[in-house]
This record gives sequence, structure tokens and C-alpha cells, in this order.
Amino acid sequence: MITVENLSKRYGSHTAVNDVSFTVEPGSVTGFLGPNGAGKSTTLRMLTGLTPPTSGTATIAGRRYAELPNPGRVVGVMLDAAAQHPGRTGRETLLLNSGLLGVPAKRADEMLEAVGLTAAAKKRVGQYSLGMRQRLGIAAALLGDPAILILDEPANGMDPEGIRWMRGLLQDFASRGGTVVLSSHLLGEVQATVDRLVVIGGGRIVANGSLGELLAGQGTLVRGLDPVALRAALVAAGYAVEPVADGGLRVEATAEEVGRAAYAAGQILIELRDSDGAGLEDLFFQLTGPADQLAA
Ligand SMILES: Nc1ncnc2c1ncn2[C@@H]1O[C@H](COP(=O)(O)OP(=O)(O)OP(=O)(O)O)[C@@H](O)[C@H]1O
Repeated sequence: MITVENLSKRYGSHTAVNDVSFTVEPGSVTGFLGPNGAGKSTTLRMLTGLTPPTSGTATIAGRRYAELPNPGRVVGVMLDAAAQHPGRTGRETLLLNSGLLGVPAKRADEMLEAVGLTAAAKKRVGQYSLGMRQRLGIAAALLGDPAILILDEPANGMDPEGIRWMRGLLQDFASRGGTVVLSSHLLGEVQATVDRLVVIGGGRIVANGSLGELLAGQGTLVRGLDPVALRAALVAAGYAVEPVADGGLRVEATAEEVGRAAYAAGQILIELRDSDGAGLEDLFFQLTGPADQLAA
């Protein structure tokens, strides 16, 4: 279990992370989502003891990272896959880490196998693609057989096959009771992998819940032959209406309510369905606006 309570980080007059609180439960994969500069890395660095918080606390399995006796056996961390030494081979990298963690050397080969790097084990990391380095970083995180994984942008540089592979690995890890938090700046990249989302924008948490909760309650998506008249009819019927891409409307109402209001106004519909996260995507795009708008 990961617990973050009222965590803040200021750099001079700039607040990178602003009173952030959330928990990550065992048996789940939680996506920590936000646009570039939102404060994801800073939060994860505070969580893993690399950056001291200005205020607030972050604990892993009930203790601050610095208080964990052998942290790598409790939590596997990958914050920057590009930071691995380019002159060492993948196998040497993992053997070195095995020694530091006090796990048997054969664990290095097992993890290379688990992440699909056996054939590249004797290549220097400098020759690895970013996707291969991400795999090696995940292998290093798994080395100590931890129950918790913290991965910063692990899908970065991975091809679709790699992302699918990682999805299977993380979901399997969580299904065995593991706790996973992975950050991303792309909703589409993690939507199929995570079962919970913590969304950060401008240093603040702007949404937090299960994927189902966040995708539900997003209303109905409707398109009509005459979008202007349809919108007027729905507003007249008392529903909140928001335009989305391609002339569609997102309505805070059920599909039946929207259908009835359109029928009563004689409007022809060409599409009517649950908005299926369209609202979440809109929220996410809004986050790419200037941070001071979000802080307001
Ligand atoms: N060491 C630092 N000194 C000053 N400002 C910093 C420092 N580290 C981060 N920041 C600032 O804090 C804010 C949050 O940065 P952070 O790296 O946490 O964002 P992020 O969500 O991880 O973004 P990205 O996806 O680009 O990595 C940014 O405005 C960044 O410029």
C-alpha cells in the first residue's frame, strides 16, 4: 500500500506539487496521469526518497522510503530508464543489482527471461533501444521480488507489442496481490492497463477513482443531423450540454432522456451512446493549459 498525504514541493516561488493526497491499494494497477510538467516525477521522487518534500508525507508499506531496511525487497522502482550505465551489458547491470539487493545471481537471468531480454543479455545497454531499456528497468525493479512497483513513464519508447507485453506483466503482478503505480502523460497509453487513475494537473490532484467510476457519470454522447437545433432542444429540456469533437454533444443525461428530448423536438439522431470517457479525455486536454489556470 502506498499512502501520500498532503505532499507539497516548492522550488523557490514555484510550487511543483501542491497538497497532493492519494492511496494506492494492493491488487490494483494505478495510473498516475498528467501532462508534461504536471508534477508526476516530483511526486514519485518524493515517494521514493530522492527529493525531500517541502511538507506532507509519503509512505510505502507504512514507512517512509528511507526507513525501509532493504527497500528493493519491498518496492521496485524505475524512475529513469535512460539512466542505466551504457557501458555495461544488460546481464551485468542486473548482476550488480542482485549483489546490492542480496538476491541470488540466478535471479538476474530469470528476470532477463521474464522481460524478454535473454537474447540481448550480453549486449551493452548503450546499444539498447529505449523500449529495451524500459524492459531492463522493469527487470531491475522486479529483481528483489517486491510486492510494490513504482514505474515512471514505463511505456515511453515502447512499441505497441511492448506496451501489450507490459500490460500483461503488470496486470498479472497485481492479480497476485501486488501494488503497481505507473505514470504516463498519455491517457490512451494506460487506459487498458490500469484499473484506477490519479490525475494530476498543475501540481494538484484533479481526479481520483476507479477507471469505471471516472468513465461512468460522463453522460451521453449524441450527434444529430442538425447539431445547433439539437443542442437548443437539449438545453431547453434542462440538460447540461457540452460540445465535443466533430459536431458531437456530451449531455449530462441518460441515453433514453436524450433520445426522448430529441424526439420531442423532432430532431434526427445519427449517434447515441454512453460518452465512454470522452469527458475524461476532455478533462485531460484541459490540463495541458497553463498551470495557473488549474491552480485557480
Ligand atoms: N529540480 C527542480 N528545480 C526546479 N524546478 C523543478 C525541478 N524539478 C521539477 N521542477 C518543476 O516542477 C514541475 C513539475 O515537474 P515534474 O518533472 O514533476 O513533472 P512531470 O509531470 O513528471 O512532467 P514530465 O512528464 O515532463 O516528466 C515542472 O514545472 C518542473 O519544471
